Amino acid sequence: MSDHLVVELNNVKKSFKKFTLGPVNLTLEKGFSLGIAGANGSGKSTLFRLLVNILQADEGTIHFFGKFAAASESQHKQNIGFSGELVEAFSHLTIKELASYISYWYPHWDHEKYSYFLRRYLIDEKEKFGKCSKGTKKKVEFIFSLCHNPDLLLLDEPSAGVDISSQKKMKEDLVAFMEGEGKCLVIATHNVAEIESLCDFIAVLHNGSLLYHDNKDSFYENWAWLWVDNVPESILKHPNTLKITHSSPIQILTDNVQAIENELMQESATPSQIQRLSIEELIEYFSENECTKETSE
Ligand SMILES: Nc1ncnc2c1ncn2[C@@H]1O[C@H](COP(=O)(O)OP(=O)(O)OP(=O)(O)O)[C@@H](O)[C@H]1O
Repeated sequence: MSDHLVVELNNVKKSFKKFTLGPVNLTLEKGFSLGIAGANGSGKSTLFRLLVNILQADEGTIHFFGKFAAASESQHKQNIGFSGELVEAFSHLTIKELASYISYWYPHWDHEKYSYFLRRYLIDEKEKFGKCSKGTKKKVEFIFSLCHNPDLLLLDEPSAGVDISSQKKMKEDLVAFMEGEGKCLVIATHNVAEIESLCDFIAVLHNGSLLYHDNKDSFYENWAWLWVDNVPESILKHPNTLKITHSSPIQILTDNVQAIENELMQESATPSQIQRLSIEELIEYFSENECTKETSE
């Protein structure tokens, strides 16, 4: 267990009747942000429920700030901001009552920040939480996650159903949060733009398995489509060839563009174009191919 790790999951596994998440191994260092992507039902919310202790793992361990999560729950929760479905159970309360209840548990609750965010996101605190629209509930949860000045934010689809203007504000507020010393963010999202603009690392879940986890810069550097006129035998068998389309021109998908370029050079071939992958394409690749190498028509 390293003390620079803010989040550390070791072999975390959770099984339901028809779905198993994990084993998941994942770490996040102080000062960094991680975006978790994946199709519907891939296990993102299950992972978050485990992180916030709504669910307990069948196997494996979760550490926050170097401490075993379950053993030091109230202590580390002071340092973590959550946004997911935690407030739902208190739907009968108004936003003001909820804020008063939540602030009681957090000595670092910043009431000025709370009032500022209410104005910024146009929230009427007299409204009952249960009667708020889906987007308003998301905004309220987002505000609650930030007001006790946590070092780690765990956000499960914070902008789902939120209007464009508020999404923009959320992004600005998360950028400002990450500018703070040593702050960390883990965000599950279908909004690729959030991963692009906010995250240092990307993780992709599919059918409960963590199929990809890497630095975003390394992804942009290494993953690409190479356009070629023909495919040498050695490329077909190359470990960094992930997919070959039989379109015109032929395209090779790789997770190591340099290795494939070198191999092509050995065969006296040069790609006519190298097109870096987008994060959408990365997610699509894992959702469609389950990490198997294949050739497609
Ligand atoms: N309490 C539960 N009991 C049984 N199955 C569950 C339970 N919670 C989640 N699941 C199953 O676990 C799988 C993963 O669900 P989860 O909500 O984690 O996916 P997700 O990636 O967050 O999906 P989405 O993008 O749609 O929010 C689904 O098949 C779901 O039916």
